[in-house]
Amino acid sequence: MKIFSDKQIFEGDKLTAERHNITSTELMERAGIQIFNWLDVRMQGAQVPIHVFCGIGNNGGNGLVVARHLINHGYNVETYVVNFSVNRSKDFLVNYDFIKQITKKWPTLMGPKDDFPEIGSEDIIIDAVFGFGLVLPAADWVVKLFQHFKASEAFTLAIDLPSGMETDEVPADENAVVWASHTLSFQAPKLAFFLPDTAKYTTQWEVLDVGIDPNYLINTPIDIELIGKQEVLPIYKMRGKFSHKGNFGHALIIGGSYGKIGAAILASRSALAVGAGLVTAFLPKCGYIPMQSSIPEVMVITDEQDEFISNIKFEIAPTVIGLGVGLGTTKQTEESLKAFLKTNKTPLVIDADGINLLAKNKDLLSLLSENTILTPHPKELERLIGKWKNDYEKLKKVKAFSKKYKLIIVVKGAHTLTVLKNRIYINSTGNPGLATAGTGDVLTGIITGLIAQGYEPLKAAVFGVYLHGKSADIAVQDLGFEAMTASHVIETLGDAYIDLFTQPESPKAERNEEDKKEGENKKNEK
Ligand SMILES: NC(=O)C1=CN([C@@H]2O[C@H](COP(=O)(O)OP(=O)(O)OC[C@H]3O[C@@H](n4cnc5c(N)ncnc54)[C@H](OP(=O)(O)O)[C@@H]3O)[C@@H](O)[C@H]2O)[C@@H](O)CC1
Ligand SMILES: [K+]
Repeated sequence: MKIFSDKQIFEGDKLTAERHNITSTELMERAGIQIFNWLDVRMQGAQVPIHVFCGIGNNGGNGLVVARHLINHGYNVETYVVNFSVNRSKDFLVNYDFIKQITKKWPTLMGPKDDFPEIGSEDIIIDAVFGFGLVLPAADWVVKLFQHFKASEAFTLAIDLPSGMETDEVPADENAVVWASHTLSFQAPKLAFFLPDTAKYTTQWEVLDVGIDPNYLINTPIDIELIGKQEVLPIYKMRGKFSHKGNFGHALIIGGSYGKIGAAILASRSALAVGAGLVTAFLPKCGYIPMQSSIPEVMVITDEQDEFISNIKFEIAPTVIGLGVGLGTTKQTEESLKAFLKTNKTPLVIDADGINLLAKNKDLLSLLSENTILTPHPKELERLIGKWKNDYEKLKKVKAFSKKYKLIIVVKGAHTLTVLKNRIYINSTGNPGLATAGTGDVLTGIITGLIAQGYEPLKAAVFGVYLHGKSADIAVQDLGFEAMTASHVIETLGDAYIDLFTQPESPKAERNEEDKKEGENKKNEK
């Protein structure tokens, strides 16, 4: 799913009005009806008090449309205009007139000196105070109103985005933002919903199609994309009937050190499970028996040293190399990595101590060929690019780093981000069960195994991150977050592939036996 900028949505709205010969007021009406329907389906006419707080811009205009439809359908509505400015937007004013025409209970105008209305914890708040037009700072009394919302503990539905949330900065004061229970975002989700610093301002979010011209949406280029099943399906390479193991490449995993051979085992097993034709592991001697006895399918080449890698040398010609898991950072390993990178021409996926050694020897970065993949966790990333003050600055630095060295950076986190220059791919799969030892080694193996099969590095990174998260989502259903381990994530990789082609179940046409009986009883009572 494309993630559009505010400017693009604004342009799209304007262009839709022109192309379809429709006024902006009519477009606002459509959007408002969508929001009303969303609520109506869930509330079914319930008389829960609904407090609609509207600003004076177009977000406020959206709020007024919703309030009008709620009133027309007999809901228990109080409408307020948070009157923080005299610069009311045209469509706010039109809808302000409309609402006055359908009810005697006109919206209450709220100013800095007014008391806030009482809001019960079982009530509903609709937050239409600010959308993306907010220019900081909001007035103190408006910030206090947001705190009043939060203190009420009422279900808070934000229109487009929680008021006070900016779309390109982390709010300096978390009290100056509405903490929404649910956000109905127009046409596309906002980047802020995926970043740890800002995701907390809405527990859930959903996208509403507000009717922006589909051609505009298809043809407008974007820098950020949310990756779900629809986005990875076209990446998937179907296997031909006459294919053989030689078609699916040879992955080499270089890693492991005394006490950390398990990392190389996990990566090797993942490369196999994701479909690599052949997998070889290059290990220190102490890794030979553990690897051979735990995965018979994997071939092993050993270093001269027992406990760490000292000289990366092999006579095979792998399709791709996954380097760094459990590698350690001894001086000899560091020197062997330097020597190896000077001559290596094979595509690389670099993780863990491989990244740490690059961070220590930044001159090595320019030796990496274009589209080499680095998969850092936050600490490794910090060693590479330095500290950041917030998620937006982090992204800016990652993009600059990727551009400078022409590398693909997989920024691991709750929503893993794959970055290539200005492009960002936000992953939608995965769960907190992945916060456990070895899951990073599994990801390295998966991406390496995909490249072995002929996936281009960027596609392998995006698809690999998706499969890894999906596999964990499947595994967690039987195991729960706590008991799931990295090995389980490998075991369900097959199910993650199968899920690509599984259609969601359609609602059951037949009612269950209980429902049927109840229906019969009611008929008999009549
Ligand atoms: N089809 C539809 O229905 C569509 C509807 N859309 C909806 O429009 C929303 C954007 O609307 P918006 O641009 O009018 O700005 P909004 O966020 O309502 O409020 C800001 C207003 O307050 C003002 N203001 C700002 N900061 C202030 C401050 N600190 N203190 C005082 N005043 C301040 C600012 O005034 P200005 O700076 O212009 O003078 C502006 O008027 C968007 O989020 C979505 O809900 C669009 O998505 C398109 C499709
Ligand atoms: K809002």
